[in-house]
Amino acid sequence: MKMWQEQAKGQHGWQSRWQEAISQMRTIRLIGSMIWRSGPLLVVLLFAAMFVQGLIPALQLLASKQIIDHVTVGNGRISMIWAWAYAISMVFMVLLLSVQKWISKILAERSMLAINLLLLDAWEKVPGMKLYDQKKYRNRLEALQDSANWLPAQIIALSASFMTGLVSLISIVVLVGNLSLMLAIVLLLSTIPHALKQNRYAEMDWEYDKSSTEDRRRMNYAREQLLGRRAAKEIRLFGLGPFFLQLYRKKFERLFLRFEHLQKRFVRGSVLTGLLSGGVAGLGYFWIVNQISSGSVSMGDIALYLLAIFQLSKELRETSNDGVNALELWRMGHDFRLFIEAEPDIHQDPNPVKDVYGSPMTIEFNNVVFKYEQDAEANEDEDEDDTDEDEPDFDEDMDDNSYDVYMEDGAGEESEDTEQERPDREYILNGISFTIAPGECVALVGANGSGKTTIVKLLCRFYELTGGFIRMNGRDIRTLDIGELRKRISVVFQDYGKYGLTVRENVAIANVDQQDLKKMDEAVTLAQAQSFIQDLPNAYDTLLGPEWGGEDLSGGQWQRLAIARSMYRDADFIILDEPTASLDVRAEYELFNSFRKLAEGKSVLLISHRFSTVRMASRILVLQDGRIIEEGTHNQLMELGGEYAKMYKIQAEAFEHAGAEKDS
Ligand SMILES: Nc1ncnc2c1ncn2[C@@H]1O[C@H](COP(=O)(O)OP(=O)(O)OP(=O)(O)O)[C@@H](O)[C@H]1O
Repeated sequence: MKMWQEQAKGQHGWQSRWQEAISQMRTIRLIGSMIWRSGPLLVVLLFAAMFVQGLIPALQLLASKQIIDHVTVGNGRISMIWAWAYAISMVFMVLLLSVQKWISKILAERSMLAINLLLLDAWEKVPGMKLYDQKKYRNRLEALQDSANWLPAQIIALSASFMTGLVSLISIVVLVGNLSLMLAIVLLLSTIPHALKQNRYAEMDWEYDKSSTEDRRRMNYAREQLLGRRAAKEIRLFGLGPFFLQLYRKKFERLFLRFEHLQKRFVRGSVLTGLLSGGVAGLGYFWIVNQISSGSVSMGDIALYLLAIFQLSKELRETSNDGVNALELWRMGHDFRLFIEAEPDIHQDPNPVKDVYGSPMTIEFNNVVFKYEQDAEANEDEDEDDTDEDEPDFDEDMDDNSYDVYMEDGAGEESEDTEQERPDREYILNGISFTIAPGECVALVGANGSGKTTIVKLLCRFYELTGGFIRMNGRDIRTLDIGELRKRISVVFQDYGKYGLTVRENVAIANVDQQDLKKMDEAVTLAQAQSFIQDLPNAYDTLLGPEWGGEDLSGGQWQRLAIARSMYRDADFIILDEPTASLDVRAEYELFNSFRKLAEGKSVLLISHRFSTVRMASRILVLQDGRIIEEGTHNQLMELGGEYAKMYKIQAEAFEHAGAEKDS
């Protein structure tokens, strides 16, 4: 994706530095305005507190000098006033610190909410699914999700500390410069190498963080498998605990080695630059001692400058560290900006057609060609050495081959790694043309991986077509408003959602604008979910999902809820992608009988491997190698004696065989 490429290309030269600086300024503006909007008054108060706090060290130095000078000339009253000033400044300092802490915390919480909302909003506005397939994008998203919770707090705290340090630094420089301008300048210069080195290390640290996201994701993945509920049964049955533990440990060890190496470099560099700035500060002391022997300074001056030089070199180091760290955090903000300003993965017509839908719908696929885009960034820099040698082997229990099979099956992977190894994605659809007439129920059959679900994804505009076009009621779907288009479609996906919400909410979320209890009852009845819902402790108000203390449902019951959800949606076009996979045969038969009544007048696309279901459709399309190879009613296709008839017979024979075995 363009937005990640922008920063991944490793830019060089002044021009790119300049662009980088401009980009940073835009980030600062975005994050800064977000913090500002979180509480303008609080930001002003924070700055005021930081400014006053920054002046206090210089004031205390001045007070110390005055106290000593007035005591030595016997002016006890004035020295007492300065002593009071010193004491009050101490109290003030503590008070300001508490106020600053309080304001920072409130601002940090509010900004955290703001940044999370921005992130969620930006993600919600990504119209397609393409980004989900991109490893780098997912890595970044995960890193952003994590840092959204602490980044604003850190930015505020470090920026505040930097600002306070800067004010205090300037005021002390003025004090020291008053004694010797040269000394102040030399002290300032001596800190520059330290600041530059720190900045370089912070950059490296940032790069390290970015490049370790993939490993961290794998660690989180391994941990999730071990601690989560989803894979708990298989983990126990197959004894996968040690495997995932090993995966976790290997990734951790790899990260730790790089981390340790980086830290060693930091320490070495810091010692050298620290020696330089410390050495120059030491020279300053010699200079002061020299001034004492020449008798040109008072006792108060001596105390002031001895303390000031110490304070100055300390402030210089701390402020440059704070500045560099704050810069690093702002750099992280850069990722947020890129994410928030990302170009959508689906082109939206600037003047989309919003209201062209008649009911029922005509759907037309015309010479549709599609292939999933290669993830161009999947093998880039950050993962160069991230080969599978880092993945653990199944030691005694499994040999290498079984591990490969395991990974290919996708049981332990999101299949990203295997997909990266493909030289180029093949065309999944290769010139598909068909029409669904208004109110028609068309079934789509084909082997696993033949592209049936891909057709659904294209209809919903989750991906851009590679070629050809899809029309709805005669309009190219690219000209339609994506939101409006999706409102007219209801889909029972193969991997439907199981929401940790109440039963009612699980159904109602398909149409949040509408609260129609009668319609909900109808949808639930149609999906034959009524009887098990009534048996639940609080019927419709029962919370689902044991991980939330709610009830769990069987696979078939969850599927019925998903069907009820899709029926509750007020859509003209219904797509059922394997809607009955978890239902028993009788339930499936009853479901389709009542479904036909409810879907009357609606266009339906039905995808199923069960021919008992498929044969109820008014027309059947057979998909093979990205093409429709047969089309007709069940009887026509059986007469044709082609692929459909072959698949039908295999399934029928299997049923008969199973039935015969049962009878005997
Ligand atoms: N996001 C994706 N990125 C890359 N390839 C994908 C993606 N989703 C699916 N594919 C590939 O596209 C092909 C078609 O997948 P699709 O899910 O459309 O098949 P299907 O006919 O619905 O299969 P099944 O009957 O198993 O559900 C498969 O080879 C699959 O690996």
